[in-house]
Amino acid sequence: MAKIHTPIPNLKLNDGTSMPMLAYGTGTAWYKKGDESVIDNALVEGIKTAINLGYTHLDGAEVYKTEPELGIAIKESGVPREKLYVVTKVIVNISDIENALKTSLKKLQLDYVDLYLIHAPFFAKSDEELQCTWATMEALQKSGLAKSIGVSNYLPQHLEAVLKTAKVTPACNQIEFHPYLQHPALLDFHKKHGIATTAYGPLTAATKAKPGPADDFLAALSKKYAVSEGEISLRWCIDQDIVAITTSSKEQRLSDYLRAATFKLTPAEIKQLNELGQQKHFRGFWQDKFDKDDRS
Ligand SMILES: NC(=O)c1ccc[n+]([C@@H]2O[C@H](COP(=O)([O-])OP(=O)(O)OC[C@H]3O[C@@H](n4cnc5c(N)ncnc54)[C@H](O)[C@@H]3O)[C@@H](O)[C@H]2O)c1
Ligand SMILES: OCCc1c[nH]c2ccccc12
Repeated sequence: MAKIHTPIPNLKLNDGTSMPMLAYGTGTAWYKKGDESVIDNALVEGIKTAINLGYTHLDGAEVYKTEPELGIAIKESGVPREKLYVVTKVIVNISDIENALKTSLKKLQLDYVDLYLIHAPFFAKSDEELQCTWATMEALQKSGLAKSIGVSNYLPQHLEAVLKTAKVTPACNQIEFHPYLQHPALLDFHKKHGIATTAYGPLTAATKAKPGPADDFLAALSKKYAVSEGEISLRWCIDQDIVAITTSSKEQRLSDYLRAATFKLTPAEIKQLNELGQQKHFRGFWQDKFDKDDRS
Protein backbone atom coordinates (compact mmCIF):
# COMPACT_ATOMS: atom_id res chain seq x y z
CA MET A 1 0.00 0.00 0.00
CA ALA A 2 1.32 3.47 -0.93
CA LYS A 3 2.45 5.57 2.00
CA ILE A 4 1.06 9.05 2.57
CA HIS A 5 4.07 11.27 3.00
CA THR A 6 2.55 14.23 4.85
CA PRO A 7 4.37 14.03 8.17
CA ILE A 8 2.42 13.64 11.40
CA PRO A 9 2.92 16.87 13.40
CA ASN A 10 4.65 16.81 16.81
CA LEU A 11 3.53 18.39 20.07
CA LYS A 12 6.21 19.84 22.35
CA LEU A 13 5.84 18.62 25.95
CA ASN A 14 6.67 20.52 29.15
CA ASP A 15 9.87 18.47 29.62
CA GLY A 16 11.29 19.53 26.23
CA THR A 17 10.51 16.26 24.41
CA SER A 18 8.14 15.96 21.44
CA MET A 19 5.18 13.64 20.96
CA PRO A 20 3.74 12.66 17.54
CA MET A 21 0.14 13.93 17.42
CA LEU A 22 -1.42 10.82 15.88
CA ALA A 23 -0.91 7.50 17.66
CA TYR A 24 -1.70 3.83 17.12
CA GLY A 25 -3.29 2.14 20.15
CA THR A 26 -3.16 -1.53 21.16
CA GLY A 27 -5.80 -1.39 23.87
CA THR A 28 -9.18 -1.70 22.21
CA ALA A 29 -9.49 -3.34 18.81
CA TRP A 30 -6.75 -5.64 20.09
CA TYR A 31 -7.83 -6.19 23.70
CA LYS A 32 -6.34 -9.55 24.69
CA LYS A 33 -8.42 -11.51 27.14
CA GLY A 34 -6.27 -14.63 27.03
CA ASP A 35 -2.84 -15.71 28.16
CA GLU A 36 -0.26 -12.96 27.66
CA SER A 37 2.50 -15.44 26.85
CA VAL A 38 0.59 -16.65 23.77
CA ILE A 39 1.66 -14.29 21.01
CA ASP A 40 -1.13 -12.87 18.89
CA ASN A 41 0.47 -12.96 15.46
CA ALA A 42 -2.31 -10.92 13.87
CA LEU A 43 -1.57 -8.16 16.36
CA VAL A 44 2.18 -8.33 15.63
CA GLU A 45 1.39 -7.94 11.93
CA GLY A 46 -1.10 -5.13 12.71
CA ILE A 47 1.53 -3.16 14.64
CA LYS A 48 4.11 -3.73 11.88
CA THR A 49 1.57 -2.50 9.32
CA ALA A 50 0.98 0.64 11.37
CA ILE A 51 4.72 1.31 11.71
CA ASN A 52 5.23 0.66 8.00
CA LEU A 53 2.46 3.15 7.16
CA GLY A 54 4.24 5.82 9.19
CA TYR A 55 2.85 5.57 12.73
CA THR A 56 5.68 6.10 15.22
CA HIS A 57 3.67 6.79 18.40
CA LEU A 58 2.59 3.38 19.78
CA ASP A 59 0.30 3.19 22.83
CA GLY A 60 0.37 0.17 25.13
CA ALA A 61 -0.32 -0.75 28.77
CA GLU A 62 0.57 -3.63 31.08
CA VAL A 63 -3.16 -4.34 31.45
CA TYR A 64 -3.68 -4.72 27.68
CA LYS A 65 -1.26 -7.69 27.65
CA THR A 66 -0.01 -6.44 24.28
CA GLU A 67 3.54 -5.46 25.31
CA PRO A 68 5.07 -8.74 24.00
CA GLU A 69 3.52 -8.14 20.58
CA LEU A 70 4.69 -4.52 20.60
CA GLY A 71 8.22 -5.71 21.39
CA ILE A 72 8.29 -8.25 18.55
CA ALA A 73 6.73 -5.85 16.04
CA ILE A 74 9.13 -3.03 16.92
CA LYS A 75 12.10 -5.35 16.49
CA GLU A 76 10.83 -6.88 13.25
CA SER A 77 9.86 -3.49 11.79
CA GLY A 78 13.52 -2.61 11.41
CA VAL A 79 12.75 1.00 12.33
CA PRO A 80 15.46 2.44 14.61
CA ARG A 81 14.36 2.67 18.24
CA GLU A 82 14.95 6.42 18.41
CA LYS A 83 12.49 7.00 15.55
CA LEU A 84 9.64 5.49 17.58
CA TYR A 85 7.65 6.95 20.48
CA VAL A 86 6.63 4.09 22.75
CA VAL A 87 4.15 4.52 25.60
CA THR A 88 3.05 2.09 28.28
CA LYS A 89 1.00 2.40 31.46
CA VAL A 90 0.87 0.92 34.95
CA ILE A 91 -2.19 -0.02 36.97
CA VAL A 92 -2.15 -3.71 37.93
CA ASN A 93 1.26 -3.49 39.63
CA ILE A 94 0.89 0.09 40.83
CA SER A 95 2.12 -0.90 44.31
CA ASP A 96 5.59 -1.68 42.86
CA ILE A 97 6.00 0.68 39.92
CA GLU A 98 9.74 0.20 39.51
CA ASN A 99 9.34 -3.54 38.96
CA ALA A 100 6.24 -2.96 36.85
CA LEU A 101 8.24 -0.75 34.47
CA LYS A 102 11.20 -3.16 34.38
CA THR A 103 8.80 -6.02 33.55
CA SER A 104 7.12 -3.93 30.83
CA LEU A 105 10.52 -3.04 29.34
CA LYS A 106 11.49 -6.71 29.25
CA LYS A 107 8.29 -7.55 27.38
CA LEU A 108 8.78 -4.59 25.05
CA GLN A 109 12.44 -5.63 24.52
CA LEU A 110 13.41 -1.99 25.13
CA ASP A 111 15.83 -0.11 27.41
CA TYR A 112 13.44 2.79 27.96
CA VAL A 113 9.94 3.98 27.14
CA ASP A 114 9.33 7.44 25.77
CA LEU A 115 6.38 7.94 28.09
CA TYR A 116 5.20 6.04 31.16
CA LEU A 117 1.69 6.71 32.47
CA ILE A 118 -0.29 5.92 35.59
CA HIS A 119 -3.30 4.35 33.84
CA ALA A 120 -5.94 5.77 36.19
CA PRO A 121 -6.23 7.43 39.61
CA PHE A 122 -8.74 4.92 40.98
CA PHE A 123 -6.16 2.86 42.91
CA ALA A 124 -5.68 5.71 45.41
CA LYS A 125 -7.76 6.05 48.53
CA SER A 126 -6.16 9.37 49.50
CA ASP A 127 -4.28 12.36 48.11
CA GLU A 128 -1.16 11.05 49.88
CA GLU A 129 -1.35 7.86 47.84
CA LEU A 130 -1.57 9.85 44.59
CA GLN A 131 1.38 11.96 45.74
CA CYS A 132 3.63 9.05 46.82
CA THR A 133 2.94 7.19 43.60
CA TRP A 134 3.85 10.27 41.59
CA ALA A 135 7.13 10.60 43.53
CA THR A 136 7.99 7.03 42.41
CA MET A 137 7.30 8.02 38.81
CA GLU A 138 9.66 10.98 39.22
CA ALA A 139 12.42 8.65 40.45
CA LEU A 140 11.90 6.39 37.42
CA GLN A 141 12.23 9.34 35.07
CA LYS A 142 15.49 10.29 36.79
CA SER A 143 16.78 6.73 36.28
CA GLY A 144 16.26 7.13 32.51
CA LEU A 145 13.90 4.15 32.18
CA ALA A 146 11.13 6.55 31.15
CA LYS A 147 11.97 9.71 29.21
CA SER A 148 8.67 11.36 30.12
CA ILE A 149 6.10 10.63 32.81
CA GLY A 150 2.40 11.36 32.87
CA VAL A 151 -1.04 10.23 33.93
CA SER A 152 -4.28 9.01 32.40
CA ASN A 153 -7.92 9.45 33.38
CA TYR A 154 -7.04 12.08 36.01
CA LEU A 155 -9.63 14.75 36.83
CA PRO A 156 -8.69 18.24 38.12
CA GLN A 157 -8.92 17.11 41.76
CA HIS A 158 -6.40 14.29 41.14
CA LEU A 159 -3.99 16.63 39.34
CA GLU A 160 -4.36 19.26 42.06
CA ALA A 161 -3.37 16.71 44.70
CA VAL A 162 -0.34 15.58 42.66
CA LEU A 163 0.85 19.12 41.93
CA LYS A 164 0.84 20.01 45.64
CA THR A 165 3.98 17.87 46.16
CA ALA A 166 5.26 17.22 42.61
CA LYS A 167 8.79 18.17 41.59
CA VAL A 168 7.93 17.30 37.97
CA THR A 169 4.60 18.32 36.43
CA PRO A 170 3.00 15.41 34.52
CA ALA A 171 3.88 15.75 30.83
CA CYS A 172 0.41 14.71 29.76
CA ASN A 173 -2.96 13.37 30.82
CA GLN A 174 -4.44 10.72 28.50
CA ILE A 175 -8.22 11.03 28.66
CA GLU A 176 -11.32 10.06 26.72
CA PHE A 177 -11.92 13.06 24.48
CA HIS A 178 -14.28 13.65 21.55
CA PRO A 179 -17.06 16.13 20.71
CA TYR A 180 -19.40 14.46 23.23
CA LEU A 181 -16.82 14.53 26.07
CA GLN A 182 -14.90 17.80 25.90
CA HIS A 183 -13.95 18.35 29.58
CA PRO A 184 -13.62 22.17 29.36
CA ALA A 185 -12.57 22.60 33.02
CA LEU A 186 -9.99 19.81 32.81
CA LEU A 187 -8.56 21.23 29.57
CA ASP A 188 -8.29 24.69 31.17
CA PHE A 189 -6.40 23.08 34.05
CA HIS A 190 -4.05 21.34 31.60
CA LYS A 191 -3.37 24.62 29.78
CA LYS A 192 -2.72 26.51 32.99
CA HIS A 193 -0.13 23.94 34.13
CA GLY A 194 1.43 23.05 30.77
CA ILE A 195 0.07 19.49 30.76
CA ALA A 196 -0.52 18.08 27.26
CA THR A 197 -3.86 16.43 26.53
CA THR A 198 -3.86 13.11 24.72
CA ALA A 199 -7.20 11.77 23.52
CA TYR A 200 -8.37 8.19 23.46
CA GLY A 201 -11.69 7.33 21.83
CA PRO A 202 -11.29 10.27 19.41
CA LEU A 203 -13.57 8.65 16.78
CA THR A 204 -16.46 8.17 19.20
CA ALA A 205 -18.80 10.84 17.73
CA ALA A 206 -18.36 9.29 14.28
CA THR A 207 -18.73 5.69 15.47
CA LYS A 208 -20.25 4.37 18.68
CA ALA A 209 -22.04 7.55 19.88
CA LYS A 210 -24.17 7.86 16.74
CA PRO A 211 -26.83 9.11 16.25
CA GLY A 212 -26.05 12.53 17.72
CA PRO A 213 -26.34 16.28 17.21
CA ALA A 214 -22.98 16.48 15.39
CA ASP A 215 -23.96 13.92 12.70
CA ASP A 216 -25.00 16.34 9.94
CA PHE A 217 -22.06 18.65 10.48
CA LEU A 218 -19.56 15.78 10.54
CA ALA A 219 -21.10 14.55 7.26
CA ALA A 220 -20.81 18.04 5.70
CA LEU A 221 -17.16 18.42 6.78
CA SER A 222 -16.40 14.93 5.52
CA LYS A 223 -17.78 15.92 2.10
CA LYS A 224 -15.94 19.28 2.06
CA TYR A 225 -12.51 17.79 2.88
CA ALA A 226 -13.10 14.46 1.06
CA VAL A 227 -12.11 12.41 4.12
CA SER A 228 -14.13 10.22 6.50
CA GLU A 229 -15.95 11.55 9.56
CA GLY A 230 -13.34 9.72 11.64
CA GLU A 231 -10.56 11.71 10.00
CA ILE A 232 -12.51 14.93 10.70
CA SER A 233 -12.68 13.82 14.35
CA LEU A 234 -8.91 13.20 14.48
CA ARG A 235 -8.16 16.58 12.89
CA TRP A 236 -10.54 18.30 15.33
CA CYS A 237 -8.24 17.03 18.12
CA ILE A 238 -4.98 17.98 16.39
CA ASP A 239 -6.27 21.47 15.55
CA GLN A 240 -6.86 22.00 19.27
CA ASP A 241 -3.30 20.85 20.14
CA ILE A 242 -4.61 17.51 21.39
CA VAL A 243 -2.84 14.27 20.49
CA ALA A 244 -5.22 11.64 19.05
CA ILE A 245 -4.79 7.92 19.79
CA THR A 246 -6.78 5.78 17.43
CA THR A 247 -6.56 2.21 16.15
CA SER A 248 -7.86 -0.34 13.70
CA SER A 249 -7.08 -3.88 12.68
CA LYS A 250 -7.77 -2.83 9.07
CA GLU A 251 -4.83 -1.54 7.02
CA GLN A 252 -7.06 0.63 4.83
CA ARG A 253 -8.49 2.44 7.87
CA LEU A 254 -5.04 2.96 9.38
CA SER A 255 -3.84 4.38 6.11
CA ASP A 256 -6.91 6.63 5.74
CA TYR A 257 -6.52 8.03 9.30
CA LEU A 258 -3.17 9.48 8.21
CA ARG A 259 -5.07 11.88 5.95
CA ALA A 260 -5.78 13.78 9.19
CA ALA A 261 -2.28 15.21 8.70
CA THR A 262 -3.15 16.61 5.27
CA PHE A 263 -5.78 19.30 5.98
CA LYS A 264 -6.86 21.79 8.66
CA LEU A 265 -10.31 22.72 9.99
CA THR A 266 -11.12 26.43 10.21
CA PRO A 267 -11.57 28.04 13.66
CA ALA A 268 -15.29 28.50 12.84
CA GLU A 269 -15.65 24.78 12.02
CA ILE A 270 -13.91 23.79 15.26
CA LYS A 271 -16.20 26.11 17.22
CA GLN A 272 -19.34 24.75 15.53
CA LEU A 273 -18.33 21.13 16.21
CA ASN A 274 -17.60 22.04 19.83
CA GLU A 275 -21.04 23.63 20.21
CA LEU A 276 -22.88 20.73 18.59
CA GLY A 277 -20.90 18.25 20.69
CA GLN A 278 -21.83 20.03 23.92
CA GLN A 279 -25.47 19.11 23.25
CA LYS A 280 -24.79 15.45 24.11
CA HIS A 281 -22.79 13.66 26.80
CA PHE A 282 -21.27 10.25 26.04
CA ARG A 283 -18.57 8.28 27.86
CA GLY A 284 -17.46 4.98 26.34
CA PHE A 285 -14.83 3.90 28.91
CA TRP A 286 -14.65 3.65 32.70
CA GLN A 287 -18.32 4.78 33.08
CA ASP A 288 -18.59 3.12 36.48
CA LYS A 289 -15.54 5.01 37.79
CA PHE A 290 -16.53 8.56 36.96
CA ASP A 291 -19.17 10.61 38.72
CA LYS A 292 -21.91 12.32 36.78
CA ASP A 293 -19.98 15.57 37.25
CA ASP A 294 -17.27 14.61 34.76
CA ARG A 295 -19.19 16.79 32.25
CA SER A 296 -17.34 19.87 33.53
N1 LIG B 1 -5.99 5.37 28.97
C1 LIG B 1 -7.12 4.72 28.86
O1 LIG B 1 -7.84 4.48 29.85
C2 LIG B 1 -7.58 4.26 27.49
C3 LIG B 1 -8.91 3.88 27.29
C4 LIG B 1 -9.28 3.49 26.01
C5 LIG B 1 -8.37 3.47 24.98
N2 LIG B 1 -7.08 3.82 25.21
C6 LIG B 1 -6.05 3.81 24.11
O2 LIG B 1 -6.55 4.52 22.99
C7 LIG B 1 -6.56 3.68 21.84
C8 LIG B 1 -7.69 4.08 20.92
O3 LIG B 1 -8.94 3.99 21.60
P1 LIG B 1 -10.30 3.75 20.80
O4 LIG B 1 -10.23 2.42 20.13
O5 LIG B 1 -11.44 3.98 21.69
O6 LIG B 1 -10.18 4.89 19.70
P2 LIG B 1 -11.09 5.36 18.50
O7 LIG B 1 -12.19 6.24 18.95
O8 LIG B 1 -10.14 5.92 17.52
O9 LIG B 1 -11.79 4.08 17.92
C9 LIG B 1 -11.10 3.12 17.16
C10 LIG B 1 -12.09 2.02 16.85
O10 LIG B 1 -13.11 2.51 15.98
C11 LIG B 1 -13.28 1.58 14.94
N3 LIG B 1 -13.75 2.30 13.74
C12 LIG B 1 -13.04 3.09 12.92
N4 LIG B 1 -13.80 3.57 11.93
C13 LIG B 1 -15.02 3.06 12.13
C14 LIG B 1 -16.24 3.18 11.42
N5 LIG B 1 -16.34 3.91 10.32
N6 LIG B 1 -17.32 2.53 11.92
C15 LIG B 1 -17.23 1.79 13.04
N7 LIG B 1 -16.08 1.63 13.75
C16 LIG B 1 -15.00 2.25 13.29
C17 LIG B 1 -11.91 0.98 14.74
O11 LIG B 1 -11.97 -0.22 14.05
C18 LIG B 1 -11.43 0.85 16.16
O12 LIG B 1 -11.89 -0.36 16.75
C19 LIG B 1 -6.65 2.27 22.42
O13 LIG B 1 -6.21 1.28 21.52
C20 LIG B 1 -5.75 2.40 23.65
O14 LIG B 1 -4.40 2.29 23.23
C21 LIG B 1 -6.67 4.24 26.45
O1 LIG C 1 -7.16 1.77 28.56
C1 LIG C 1 -8.41 1.55 29.15
C2 LIG C 1 -9.28 0.69 28.34
C3 LIG C 1 -8.94 -0.71 28.56
C4 LIG C 1 -8.76 -1.59 27.54
N1 LIG C 1 -8.47 -2.79 28.07
C5 LIG C 1 -8.49 -2.70 29.42
C6 LIG C 1 -8.31 -3.67 30.38
C7 LIG C 1 -8.41 -3.29 31.69
C8 LIG C 1 -8.68 -1.97 32.04
C9 LIG C 1 -8.87 -1.01 31.07
C10 LIG C 1 -8.78 -1.40 29.75
